[in-house]
Amino acid sequence: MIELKNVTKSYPNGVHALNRVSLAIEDGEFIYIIGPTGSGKSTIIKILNGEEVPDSGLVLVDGVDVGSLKHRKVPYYRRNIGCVFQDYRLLPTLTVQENIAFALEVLGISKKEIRSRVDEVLELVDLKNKARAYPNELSGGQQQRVTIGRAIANNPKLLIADEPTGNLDPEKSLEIIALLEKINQLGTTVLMVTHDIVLVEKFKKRTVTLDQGYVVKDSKKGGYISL
Ligand SMILES: Nc1ncnc2c1ncn2[C@@H]1O[C@H](COP(=O)(O)OP(=O)(O)OP(=O)(O)O)[C@@H](O)[C@H]1O
Repeated sequence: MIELKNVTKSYPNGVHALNRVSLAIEDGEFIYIIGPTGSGKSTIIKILNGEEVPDSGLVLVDGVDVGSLKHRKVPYYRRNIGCVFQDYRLLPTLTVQENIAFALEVLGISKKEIRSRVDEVLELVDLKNKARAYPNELSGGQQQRVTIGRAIANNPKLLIADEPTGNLDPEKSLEIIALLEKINQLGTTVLMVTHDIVLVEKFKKRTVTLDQGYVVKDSKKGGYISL
């Protein structure tokens, strides 16, 4: 489903963020991307969601050649990808259910369909009792669960999470991984960038390690190398 072949990316300041990165990710996989700061993890995510374009190499997501997508086609392409970040990026003036509904409204989905999907999502992320709360009335873990709900509301095939537990304590982090696992079991491919080696060790998944823009390890059974 996702294929990176010899992907190279440098930024205008001359930094080589990715060097001949090749990676194949099957439908339904759960994969961690780890590595020291500046190793290129976020650059991979930005290339996958069409925010950055590789200098060379091929990036295929579900048959779409992402590197040569026309600018105006990027928003349509992104409909198949849910994104979650370390900072929750919820709209502060909308309630939990409105935040989730908003992600569907912009796609032109009918009100009736939105209502039933929002209910399903609230159930999945276990926040039915907070449907009418505003983001600033929620804990960090709850806000991140709303963000995850919003990201999967449209049933994307791929969920990308960039340091989703970066602002959470260990207990809340476990809840978030458990939720991502549940979403993965429902068929969504999950790609998670993390610094949290404890989580990587505990919830063993395929783990790709980057260092200075190179893939230095791809461990199918989980585990990592310290760098
Ligand atoms: N927009 C940009 N312009 C110039 N250099 C950039 C830009 N974005 C990233 N870089 C550089 O590219 C390299 C890879 O950055 P990237 O953000 O992909 O790393 P990362 O592994 O996600 O790091 P972190 O763990 O700190 O988030 C770094 O050296 C970074 O300074």
